[in-house]
Amino acid sequence: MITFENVHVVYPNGFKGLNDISLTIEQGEFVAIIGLSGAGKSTLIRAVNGLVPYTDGTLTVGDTVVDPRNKAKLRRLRSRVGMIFQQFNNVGRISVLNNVLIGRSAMTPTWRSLLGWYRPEDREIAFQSLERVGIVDKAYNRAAALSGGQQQRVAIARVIAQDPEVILADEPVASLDPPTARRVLGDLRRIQSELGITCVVNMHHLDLARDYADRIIGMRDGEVVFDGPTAEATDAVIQEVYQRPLSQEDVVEGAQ
Ligand SMILES: Nc1ncnc2c1ncn2[C@@H]1O[C@H](COP(=O)(O)OP(=O)(O)OP(=O)(O)O)[C@@H](O)[C@H]1O
Repeated sequence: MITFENVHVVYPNGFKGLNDISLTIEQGEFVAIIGLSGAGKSTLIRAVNGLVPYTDGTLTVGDTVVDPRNKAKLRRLRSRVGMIFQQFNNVGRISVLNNVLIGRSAMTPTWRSLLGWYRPEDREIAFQSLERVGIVDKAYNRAAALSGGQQQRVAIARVIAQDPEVILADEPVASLDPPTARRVLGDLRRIQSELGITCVVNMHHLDLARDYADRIIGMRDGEVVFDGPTAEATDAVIQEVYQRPLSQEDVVEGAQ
């Protein structure tokens, strides 16, 4: 469970990134965060794992209060909270398997990680993670040699190898073509549901949010202006969030 209680983020230049956010995300929920560019979606997601330090209020993940100033506590928190980025963040020159094994590094003594001497059980977990995303046959390929969709699957496999309670995904399919975006998001949805992982995903495209999320949170100017089940996020509600009519750019093309 993730809880925001009156959370504020003020950036060092004085800009208010989040303004008094209070909400609870239950274990196992798949939540899409929507809003126009600059609404505060990334700030909200990144506050959860301390990538953006919140400046007031209380943010908790499970029983742990996120404390951006306590580096050791933050490291432990990040081992429970996986993150997926738009640009995949794989190490291109090493194998897919070794990229996924990086997800085991929090549970591995540093000397073993540095030498690449992962335990057989960690390798087994990495292979199982690659099986879940359907690319176990690519285990020994260089990550950079894969397609965009496959690279994002490597990132998903790395995160699930971490055995996280929470996955945060910042525009995870924004770099992919529409059919691939749907397949990758479908994989993420299936896996989080099978494993009961809480998933919070920033989305640019409204149709993807509606098709894959249980719940939609709409943001504007650092505030939550809609929060409800996906079925309640009607066009009228979203137009109110965006403060403009919906347009073609709000949906991913080539829906299948
Ligand atoms: N380090 C920073 N310093 C000052 N302002 C920042 C910083 N990072 C983000 N902001 C501002 O905070 C606001 C929210 O940014 P954020 O990246 O969370 O928005 P977003 O909804 O994710 O937008 P996008 O869809 O474009 O990524 C924006 O106005 C942005 O310019």
